[in-house]
Amino acid sequence: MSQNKETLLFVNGVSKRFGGLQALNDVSLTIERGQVYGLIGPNGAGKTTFFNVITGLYTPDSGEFVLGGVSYKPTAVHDVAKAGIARTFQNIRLFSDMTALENVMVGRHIRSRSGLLGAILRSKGFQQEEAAIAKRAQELLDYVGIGQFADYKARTLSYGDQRRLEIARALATEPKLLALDEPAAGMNATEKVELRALIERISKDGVTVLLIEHDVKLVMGLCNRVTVLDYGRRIAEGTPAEVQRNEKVIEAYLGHGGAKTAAEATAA
Ligand SMILES: Nc1ncnc2c1ncn2[C@@H]1O[C@H](COP(=O)(O)OP(=O)(O)OP(=O)(O)O)[C@@H](O)[C@H]1O
Repeated sequence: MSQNKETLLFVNGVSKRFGGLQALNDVSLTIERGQVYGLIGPNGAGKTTFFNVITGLYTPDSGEFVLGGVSYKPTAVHDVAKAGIARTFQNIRLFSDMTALENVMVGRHIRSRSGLLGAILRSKGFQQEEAAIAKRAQELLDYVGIGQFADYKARTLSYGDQRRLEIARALATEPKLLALDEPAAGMNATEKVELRALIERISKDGVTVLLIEHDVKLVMGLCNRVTVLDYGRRIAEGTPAEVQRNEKVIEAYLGHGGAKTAAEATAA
């Protein structure tokens, strides 16, 4: 594993154990700026654990982490977000009784200046900043295609739109890296086509994307490079076409899911 000036995320030798289970075993990965990078593997391979570690939700047992050339310690979610990584969750985590707009505004607050005291005192600076945050939040809702639902409570939105809202909230933190945990899960075919277009747009607009995804068509179509995990270890890395015909990858999926072809295997 190496880094150069184009490297956005450099993660070296990450391990994480839960009791007797080695969920991540010496996993390394390098993501270049501008890439859409895929993280795939059978169920239980360690993908979400890897996300949780790099975003500060789980403390790793070991590992080196560098974002944009600056070392960071992923020990607190807030600090990681400030460093420039934002994420969405496999099981959508929105404030369900808040409006779509308010949900995005929450994401934006990590970049606000007035802070808690300003909010309590409702100072002039705070009010001006709130108006700017609301404006930006509306722009982000428009950007992900749900601007018309700004005043709807999050829980009343369709599943696909809730996923878009999570992406808008993540983008509100102005991330360098957007980490999406199974964004297409539960989406129908039309929603998946729209999601793909949205991710392509986000990438084109300068945000690097890391993606956990089971939908092989989406991974093959979207990702520049892919890492494959199995039982917490990295078993392959390369272009989607390379990993799809990698024997270890096919074996890993056969062992878990009984897939018969490489395409089926990586779709498992
Ligand atoms: N908080 C935890 N405590 C104990 N074990 C955990 C915890 N989180 C994950 N694990 C275990 O670590 C292993 C890796 O899980 P993880 O969720 O990272 O896999 P995954 O590749 O994301 O799987 P899936 O595709 O099913 O979401 C699994 O065996 C899981 O049961």
